[in-house]
Amino acid sequence: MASVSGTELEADTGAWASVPWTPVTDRDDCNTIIGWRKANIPYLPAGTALSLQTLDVWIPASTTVAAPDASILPCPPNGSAGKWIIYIHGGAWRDPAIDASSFSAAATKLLHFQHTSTNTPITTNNNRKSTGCIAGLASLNYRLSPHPSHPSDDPSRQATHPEHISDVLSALSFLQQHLFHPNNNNNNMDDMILAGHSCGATLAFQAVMAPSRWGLPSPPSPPRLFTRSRVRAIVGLNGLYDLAGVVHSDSTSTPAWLREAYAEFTRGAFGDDEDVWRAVCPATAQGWVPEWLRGNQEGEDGAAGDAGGDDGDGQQPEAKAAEKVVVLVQSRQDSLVPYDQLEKLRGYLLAAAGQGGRLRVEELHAGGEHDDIWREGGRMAEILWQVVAGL
Ligand SMILES: N[C@@H](CC(=O)c1ccccc1NC=O)C(=O)O
Repeated sequence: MASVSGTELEADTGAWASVPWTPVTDRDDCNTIIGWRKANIPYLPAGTALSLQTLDVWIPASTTVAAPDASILPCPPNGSAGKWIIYIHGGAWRDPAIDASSFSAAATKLLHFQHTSTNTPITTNNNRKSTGCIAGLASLNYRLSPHPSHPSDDPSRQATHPEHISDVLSALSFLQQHLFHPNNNNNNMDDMILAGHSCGATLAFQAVMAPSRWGLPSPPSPPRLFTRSRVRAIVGLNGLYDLAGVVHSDSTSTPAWLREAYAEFTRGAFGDDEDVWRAVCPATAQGWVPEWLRGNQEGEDGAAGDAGGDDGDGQQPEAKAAEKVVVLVQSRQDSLVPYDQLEKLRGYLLAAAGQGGRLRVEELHAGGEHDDIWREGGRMAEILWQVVAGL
């Protein structure tokens, strides 16, 4: 297990080794092991993680059918530098019924694609041959806000902003520090794709903004050494991007119960100050895109050793960094999130990209109700596979 100088930065590596790898089998062929999974791994230092401060990890199966030792770290397929896909679930910052396991259907499908392509090269949309491009998959839990319909004493369900994004950043730090270890042959600098559903999409975009926006302490506690320039792409699925917009949505087109739900979960997560709502949302927060494109600034959020240093000095990052990609997906049959959320963020990003940024914005199609995309998983997996293969 990788160790980080400064013992207080140590995550619970004992917990990692104590969780066994369990086999993931193909949906259509339960005799074929296509990957391995560890569930509920704490991403904070030993003994400090609450029940929702955990993540799940999946890795593609190699040719052996024996379970990997629990202490082993993910290794990219065929020794190549694969990408990581990291999923952030939705549920309006509060729904206790939606957690990291909601990525399971899509994860299984992605492992199936990986398994198949390892034997049969696929041609990507830019005409490259690609075999095996997923190094690993992760799905994050994070503390939730209280839900009036599901009262609970659980300390991990009493959160308010910025605790949700703080947990997401801690989880991403854990992945970068402990699973993307350089000796693990996976230290390429733009190896992460963040995908989020609904409020998880909001969190995915917040993750590439400077954490000083959230007033998180510096040096942070718990430690956050997340190098956000390593996020190559963000995929937003049925995402919330302008909370003030939905809370004040038109009463002729939006039913009263839904407007009440928007107001209730927004106030529950972010309080009553509408300026805060605007400051936390990717379609309304001012000037955040350069924070992603430029990457961490020296000294910011403990980023002095911005691993590899391609952009940690803030001096000449544009020359070296690969183009960033945003893929926006919004079902027109979604009865909870209106299509104009996507349109607002698309407009915002295109305006920002026009200012000399290296940002590509794409819109992909998906149908069905709000939660169908993760429940069914197939379309989400296709979209993510296409994004990874096209990078
Ligand atoms: N099931 C949720 C509702 C929910 O998830 C939601 C409702 C409207 C618009 C977006 C939603 N979720 C976003 O993460 C709840 O219990 O509050």
